[in-house]
Amino acid sequence: MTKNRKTITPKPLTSAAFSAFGDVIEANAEAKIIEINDGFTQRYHDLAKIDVTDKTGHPIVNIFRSTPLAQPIAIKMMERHPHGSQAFIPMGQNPYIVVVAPAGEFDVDKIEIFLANSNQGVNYHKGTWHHFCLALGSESDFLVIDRGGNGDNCDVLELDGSLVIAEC
Ligand SMILES: NC(=O)N[C@@H](O)C(=O)O
Ligand code: NI
Repeated sequence: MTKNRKTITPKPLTSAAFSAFGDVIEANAEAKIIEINDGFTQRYHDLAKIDVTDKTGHPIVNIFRSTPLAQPIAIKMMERHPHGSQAFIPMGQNPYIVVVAPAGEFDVDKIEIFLANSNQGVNYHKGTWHHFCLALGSESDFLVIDRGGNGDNCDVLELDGSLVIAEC
Protein backbone atom coordinates (compact mmCIF):
# COMPACT_ATOMS: atom_id res chain seq x y z
CA MET A 1 0.00 0.00 0.00
CA THR A 2 1.50 3.41 -0.98
CA LYS A 3 2.04 5.67 2.00
CA ASN A 4 0.29 9.04 1.94
CA ARG A 5 3.50 11.00 1.30
CA LYS A 6 3.67 14.55 2.69
CA THR A 7 6.39 17.00 1.67
CA ILE A 8 7.44 19.80 4.02
CA THR A 9 9.49 22.82 2.95
CA PRO A 10 12.11 23.83 5.55
CA LYS A 11 11.62 27.29 7.01
CA PRO A 12 14.36 29.72 7.98
CA LEU A 13 15.90 29.06 11.41
CA THR A 14 15.31 31.87 13.89
CA SER A 15 15.62 31.97 17.70
CA ALA A 16 11.94 32.76 18.05
CA ALA A 17 10.74 29.96 15.77
CA PHE A 18 13.09 27.45 17.44
CA SER A 19 12.44 28.50 21.06
CA ALA A 20 10.13 25.55 21.83
CA PHE A 21 12.92 23.13 20.87
CA GLY A 22 16.11 24.80 22.05
CA ASP A 23 18.52 27.62 21.36
CA VAL A 24 19.96 29.07 18.16
CA ILE A 25 23.67 29.82 18.57
CA GLU A 26 24.60 32.80 16.42
CA ALA A 27 26.32 36.17 16.64
CA ASN A 28 23.41 38.49 16.20
CA ALA A 29 21.97 41.65 17.67
CA GLU A 30 19.53 39.72 19.90
CA ALA A 31 22.47 38.36 21.89
CA LYS A 32 24.00 40.12 24.85
CA ILE A 33 27.21 41.59 23.45
CA ILE A 34 30.11 42.40 25.76
CA GLU A 35 33.15 44.28 24.49
CA ILE A 36 36.28 42.53 25.81
CA ASN A 37 40.02 42.40 25.09
CA ASP A 38 40.44 46.18 24.92
CA GLY A 39 37.58 46.41 22.45
CA PHE A 40 39.15 44.01 19.97
CA THR A 41 36.62 41.26 20.71
CA GLN A 42 32.84 41.22 20.89
CA ARG A 43 31.60 38.48 23.22
CA TYR A 44 28.18 37.12 22.25
CA HIS A 45 27.41 35.97 25.73
CA ASP A 46 25.61 32.90 27.12
CA LEU A 47 23.85 31.75 23.94
CA ALA A 48 22.72 28.25 24.88
CA LYS A 49 21.52 26.27 27.89
CA ILE A 50 24.01 23.38 28.13
CA ASP A 51 22.14 20.99 30.44
CA VAL A 52 24.13 17.76 30.85
CA THR A 53 24.54 17.06 34.58
CA ASP A 54 21.56 14.74 35.09
CA LYS A 55 22.60 11.47 36.79
CA THR A 56 26.17 12.74 37.35
CA GLY A 57 26.56 13.55 33.65
CA HIS A 58 29.30 15.84 32.37
CA PRO A 59 29.83 17.91 29.21
CA ILE A 60 31.76 16.38 26.33
CA VAL A 61 33.01 18.08 23.18
CA ASN A 62 32.92 16.09 19.92
CA ILE A 63 33.21 16.56 16.17
CA PHE A 64 30.58 14.94 13.94
CA ARG A 65 31.66 14.59 10.31
CA SER A 66 28.34 14.28 8.44
CA THR A 67 27.78 13.10 4.87
CA PRO A 68 24.73 14.53 3.08
CA LEU A 69 21.84 12.14 2.45
CA ALA A 70 20.47 11.89 -1.10
CA GLN A 71 17.55 14.26 -1.62
CA PRO A 72 14.65 14.29 -1.23
CA ILE A 73 15.19 13.12 2.34
CA ALA A 74 12.49 10.92 3.88
CA ILE A 75 12.22 11.12 7.66
CA LYS A 76 12.62 7.57 8.93
CA MET A 77 13.76 8.21 12.49
CA MET A 78 13.59 10.64 15.37
CA GLU A 79 15.51 10.49 18.62
CA ARG A 80 15.74 12.31 21.92
CA HIS A 81 18.20 12.57 24.78
CA PRO A 82 16.20 12.41 28.02
CA HIS A 83 19.17 13.26 30.24
CA GLY A 84 20.89 16.06 28.38
CA SER A 85 20.96 18.81 25.80
CA GLN A 86 22.88 18.46 22.54
CA ALA A 87 24.44 21.34 20.59
CA PHE A 88 25.55 21.27 16.94
CA ILE A 89 27.79 24.09 15.71
CA PRO A 90 28.82 23.99 12.03
CA MET A 91 32.58 24.27 11.47
CA GLY A 92 32.36 24.83 7.73
CA GLN A 93 30.39 26.92 5.23
CA ASN A 94 27.53 24.56 4.36
CA PRO A 95 23.90 24.99 5.35
CA TYR A 96 22.12 22.09 7.02
CA ILE A 97 18.63 20.91 7.90
CA VAL A 98 17.18 20.65 11.42
CA VAL A 99 14.18 18.41 12.07
CA VAL A 100 12.58 18.64 15.52
CA ALA A 101 9.44 17.88 17.52
CA PRO A 102 8.50 18.96 21.03
CA ALA A 103 9.75 16.96 24.04
CA GLY A 104 7.31 14.61 25.69
CA GLU A 105 5.09 12.15 23.84
CA PHE A 106 6.16 12.13 20.19
CA ASP A 107 3.60 13.59 17.76
CA VAL A 108 4.50 13.32 14.08
CA ASP A 109 2.13 16.20 13.33
CA LYS A 110 4.26 18.48 15.48
CA ILE A 111 7.45 17.94 13.49
CA GLU A 112 9.01 21.20 12.33
CA ILE A 113 11.79 21.50 9.76
CA PHE A 114 14.30 24.36 9.56
CA LEU A 115 17.03 25.35 7.14
CA ALA A 116 20.08 26.56 9.08
CA ASN A 117 22.92 28.57 7.61
CA SER A 118 26.58 27.98 8.40
CA ASN A 119 26.61 30.86 10.90
CA GLN A 120 23.95 29.23 13.05
CA GLY A 121 24.32 26.45 15.59
CA VAL A 122 21.48 24.72 17.39
CA ASN A 123 21.24 23.42 20.93
CA TYR A 124 18.47 20.84 21.41
CA HIS A 125 17.07 21.13 24.91
CA LYS A 126 16.88 17.97 26.98
CA GLY A 127 14.22 15.65 25.56
CA THR A 128 13.63 17.52 22.29
CA TRP A 129 12.92 15.03 19.50
CA HIS A 130 15.24 15.49 16.55
CA HIS A 131 16.57 13.77 13.44
CA PHE A 132 20.27 13.04 13.29
CA CYS A 133 22.42 15.70 11.70
CA LEU A 134 21.40 16.47 8.09
CA ALA A 135 24.32 18.06 6.23
CA LEU A 136 23.77 19.72 2.85
CA GLY A 137 26.13 20.23 -0.10
CA SER A 138 29.20 18.25 0.97
CA GLU A 139 30.73 16.44 3.93
CA SER A 140 30.36 18.81 6.89
CA ASP A 141 31.98 18.94 10.32
CA PHE A 142 29.98 20.00 13.37
CA LEU A 143 31.30 20.72 16.84
CA VAL A 144 28.92 18.86 19.15
CA ILE A 145 28.55 19.56 22.87
CA ASP A 146 26.46 16.98 24.69
CA ARG A 147 26.35 14.71 27.74
CA GLY A 148 28.85 12.10 28.77
CA GLY A 149 28.04 9.75 31.61
CA ASN A 150 26.09 6.74 32.72
CA GLY A 151 22.65 5.67 31.72
CA ASP A 152 20.90 5.36 28.40
CA ASN A 153 20.58 8.83 26.98
CA CYS A 154 19.12 8.11 23.56
CA ASP A 155 15.54 7.06 22.76
CA VAL A 156 15.04 6.29 19.06
CA LEU A 157 11.76 6.09 17.13
CA GLU A 158 11.38 4.62 13.63
CA LEU A 159 9.04 6.45 11.21
CA ASP A 160 7.58 5.16 7.97
CA GLY A 161 9.29 7.69 5.69
CA SER A 162 6.03 9.20 4.46
CA LEU A 163 7.16 12.64 5.65
CA VAL A 164 9.61 14.02 3.09
CA ILE A 165 11.77 17.15 3.19
CA ALA A 166 11.44 19.35 0.09
CA GLU A 167 14.76 19.54 -1.75
CA CYS A 168 16.93 22.49 -0.79
N1 LIG B 1 23.91 9.40 18.52
C1 LIG B 1 24.68 10.45 18.45
O1 LIG B 1 25.75 10.51 19.01
N2 LIG B 1 24.23 11.52 17.72
C2 LIG B 1 22.84 11.82 17.67
O2 LIG B 1 22.40 12.08 18.99
C3 LIG B 1 22.57 13.00 16.81
O3 LIG B 1 21.67 13.81 17.13
O4 LIG B 1 23.26 13.12 15.75
NI1 NI C 1 20.99 13.55 19.05
